[in-house]
Amino acid sequence: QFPPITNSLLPSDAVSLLSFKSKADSDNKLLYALNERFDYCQWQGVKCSQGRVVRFVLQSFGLRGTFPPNTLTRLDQLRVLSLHNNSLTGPIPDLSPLVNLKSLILGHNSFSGTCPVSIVALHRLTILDLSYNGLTGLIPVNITGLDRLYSLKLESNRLNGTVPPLNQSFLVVLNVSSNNLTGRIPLTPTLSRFDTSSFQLNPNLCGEIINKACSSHSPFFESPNATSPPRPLGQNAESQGIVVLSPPSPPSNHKKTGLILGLSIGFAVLVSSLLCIFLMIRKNGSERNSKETTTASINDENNSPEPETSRNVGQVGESKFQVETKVNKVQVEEIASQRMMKKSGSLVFCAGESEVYSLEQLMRASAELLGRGTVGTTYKAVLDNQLIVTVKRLDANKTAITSPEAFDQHMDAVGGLRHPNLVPIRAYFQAKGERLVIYDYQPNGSLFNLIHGSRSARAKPLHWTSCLKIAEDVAQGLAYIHQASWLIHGNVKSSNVLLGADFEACLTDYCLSVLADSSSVEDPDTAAYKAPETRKSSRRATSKSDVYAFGVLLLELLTGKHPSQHPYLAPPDMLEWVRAMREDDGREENRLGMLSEVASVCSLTSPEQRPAMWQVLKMIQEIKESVMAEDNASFGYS
Ligand SMILES: Nc1ncnc2c1ncn2[C@@H]1O[C@H](COP(=O)(O)OP(=O)(O)OP(=O)(O)O)[C@@H](O)[C@H]1O
Repeated sequence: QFPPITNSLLPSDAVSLLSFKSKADSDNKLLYALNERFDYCQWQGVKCSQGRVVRFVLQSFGLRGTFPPNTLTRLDQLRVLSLHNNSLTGPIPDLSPLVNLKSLILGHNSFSGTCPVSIVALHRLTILDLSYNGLTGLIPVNITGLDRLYSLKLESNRLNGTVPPLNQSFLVVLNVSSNNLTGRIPLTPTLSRFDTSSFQLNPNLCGEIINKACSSHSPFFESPNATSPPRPLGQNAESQGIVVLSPPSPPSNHKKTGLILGLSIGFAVLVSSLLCIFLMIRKNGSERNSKETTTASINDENNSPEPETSRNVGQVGESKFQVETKVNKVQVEEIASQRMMKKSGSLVFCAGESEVYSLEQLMRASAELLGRGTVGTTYKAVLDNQLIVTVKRLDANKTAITSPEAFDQHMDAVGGLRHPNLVPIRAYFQAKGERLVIYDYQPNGSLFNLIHGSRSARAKPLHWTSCLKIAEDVAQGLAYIHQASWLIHGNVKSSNVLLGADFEACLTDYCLSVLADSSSVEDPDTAAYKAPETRKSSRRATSKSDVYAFGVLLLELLTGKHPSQHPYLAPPDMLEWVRAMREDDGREENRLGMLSEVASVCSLTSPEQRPAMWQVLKMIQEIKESVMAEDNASFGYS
């Protein structure tokens, strides 16, 4: 007989279960009482082994409430967690401490928020069921690393983005139907085993697996007009972060200026937009009730069995044009213009963010020039409510190739990206050639500053562990962007890696270069990051050119040398050079070798030979794991 339990002696698993119940069981369906020390092992749904909870299965218990953080996740011996078919609401908490979990079944509830990224840390997972909830956001790309996964059920949520390239050999149950997934389903051997039923009711999915041709997503990806003469170089080379430049005109020494895009421009823009909106409303008023027919015809078009003849985007665009009837085209344009009427001239907040400031407040903000980049000028703006934001004012000439509709559509998609290693885009604005993108301000500067800034020319490169951490952060951010198969960063470089509040590395300026005429964005500071195949101005960047730029960035990190100073080296000589630039002790040799190898494969001349970003991420994480294992072992023996 165990003595009666007092609160302070409660076993920790009992505390976890009781704190879960306190929030998840508003109707008191679970009769949990603790009179004796191990009573909790007899509670409904609980199964223990050696006094620790290993199974917690509460299926169809009518639970109403939330799944509070730091409750069940303390049950670190848990193998099976099922809360299937209850009425739990709110977000799914961070599950990463449940490292022993094999089955996670949270389907048929009303969970909301994004699909939890923490699931990718659950390496032993074989069954994952999050189906029939209200989950939003992307399917975490690293889910591809769960190599024991046997069953993956994500159907009937509101997930968007693309289907990750799942290729786990054990995967035999897969259902992602009834979501908002988009793009081509990757043709991996594993995914090819599944048929349409695994993917149905995602109107924007396409690809061989579901027998539906993919059409081009937007005009951005059409080849730029190769015959147009290159534009004169604008303000470019001085833009490497540490130099604070003064605005172009009028010349001024004042650090703080009223935003160049000040009230007067803003006001003029607003008035002209309102006028434009008024005219468009009059023009379209009589045609408004054709909207339903239009949506139907767009869907019909998506379902048309048009064969995809080539992966060349320009050609895909053409064949799409051929199959579209004239009527459809007019209708598509009409929808776009109706959307534009609503958005033009107003600040559009992204990803459902609440409107914490107005356009007028932004225009009134005091601003400091941070620098001029390849596609625009960047300001730090302090709003009257003391909120600090970064405003990127895009160069109207350089982005003139992108129509207002295309800009709007693109920013809607890019502004929705949320990842700890991306600087979030909070809002955007366009009217009459004026285009602004508003980001969070990052007070800790850029990676460029960290590597080259205040350090003297003879300063040592960053410590090996910092290099690894930054490389992993950047790779995470890039792999996330590439998850949406049509998105690429397009401008990976050290001044576009900013340091967040915890000094985590965050990519910025992502997916903007595609808006600009590539012949107008030549910049000597950027040239060294450019993959060989994109150096001709007519060639668009691709995910593989991002991988190349990542390789260059990794070398910059390891050597402390700006890419313009990198010699051309064959892979075997690369390590020699990296080693020569550093003064590590012998212990670092092996680690350095592994990271240099990643840099080498990323910067291979042939894009086909470069790995995909998720593979690069995996390599870096494997290096990290092996280093940790090595360090643990040496601690054990010393
Ligand atoms: N959100 C931000 N918070 C703090 N600093 C930023 C932010 N965004 C950009 N910067 C800094 O502002 C400076 C100018 O940025 P900008 O993007 O205009 O130029 P760039 O990065 O040199 O070139 P590019 O346009 O090719 O990216 C850079 O030093 C950059 O590190």
